[in-house]
Amino acid sequence: MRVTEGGVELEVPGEQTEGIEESVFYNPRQELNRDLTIATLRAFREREERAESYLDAMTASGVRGVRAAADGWDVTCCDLEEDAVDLARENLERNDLAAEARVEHRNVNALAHDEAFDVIDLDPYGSPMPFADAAFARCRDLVCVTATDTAPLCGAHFNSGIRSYSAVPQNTDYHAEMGVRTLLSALARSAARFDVGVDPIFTHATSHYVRTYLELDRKASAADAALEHLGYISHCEDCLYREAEHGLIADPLESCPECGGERVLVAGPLWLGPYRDREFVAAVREEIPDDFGTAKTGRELCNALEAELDRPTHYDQHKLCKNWGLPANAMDEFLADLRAAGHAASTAHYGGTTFKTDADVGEIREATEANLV
Ligand SMILES: C[S@@+](CC[C@H](N)C(=O)[O-])C[C@H]1O[C@@H](n2cnc3c(N)ncnc32)[C@H](O)[C@@H]1O
Ligand SMILES: [Zn+2]
Repeated sequence: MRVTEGGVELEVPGEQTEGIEESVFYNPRQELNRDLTIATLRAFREREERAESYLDAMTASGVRGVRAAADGWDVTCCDLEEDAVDLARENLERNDLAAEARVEHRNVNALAHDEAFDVIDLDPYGSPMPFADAAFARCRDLVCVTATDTAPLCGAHFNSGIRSYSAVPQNTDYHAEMGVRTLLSALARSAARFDVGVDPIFTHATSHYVRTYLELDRKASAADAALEHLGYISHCEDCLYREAEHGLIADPLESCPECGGERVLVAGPLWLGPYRDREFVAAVREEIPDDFGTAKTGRELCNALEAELDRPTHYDQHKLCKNWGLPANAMDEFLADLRAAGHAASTAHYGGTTFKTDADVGEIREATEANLV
């Protein structure tokens, strides 16, 4: 099947039909992820002019590498599978980019230990953690990571989450955010082993995957500073109260200070710090051209990320209202009530009913319930 994406033309496997295994992976639903990758690479190069080399670590059809090469990056595509390597080469040739990129038929863990790149893009099946050490070992500037194993990340597949991420994720009403913070915690700890500090400059959780871009600072002091963003969240399953505490030694709540209940879940170590740099998000939005297939959604996502408060968890308005036995009202009105009561409040990028505030669950109810009729 022939597709055009971001101005390049690619031969990719067709829609997967049941019973017929396509040998090379291509997911048209990840176009937003790839469009934002290109916009992020552009914004990053504006900021860090020396960044030139890009490793498309799991290239499959070559789509990311072809798009990055068309944008002037010095590209290396890598894949373990011979069919993928052949297709990536064909797709580079189809776009007259064979001279701008090389294709390696290798295990990327070996390649990334052998050679240093400015930017490494990990886009594996499921957890990226088996590739994190190799990426942080020598990468100079930016590590881009996709994780599609959202059930382990958010605590829905509890033991798998613990095994993959060396943390305890819990299944809460802010499950996608739990996934983001579990992933960032594990990546920050992996980087710290190489005396590398990570700064997540752009992160989003979108339809069953988490994507993050980590700017690197190759210094022990930067690794120490990154680890200071780690900590624990205690969460009351009864009233949805939650509390975050920084530090690597857990000091969990034994009962809920709001309702006195004892069904308190403790998650961590999680990344509790910001997961995007507002100025950088604005720069990424500026780099999304009108002819990207997902331009509108990408820009809306940047707007939401820019406006979002830096709080460790978001609330779901419908879940809260259901808990209180009250009907939900319009989000704008709900947030206006919170602000009128003196609290900071914003929407969150996780969905139309999600929001962030510095008010706790009792204060949220007090500020909004008069208009929940
Ligand atoms: C999800 S696909 C990548 C999709 C692609 N980046 C895109 O945007 O369409 C994962 C790819 O990783 C490759 N892969 C898995 N383990 C690998 C390894 N250790 N080294 C290199 N490639 C690997 C697989 O062969 C597969 O093609
Ligand atoms: Zn409670």
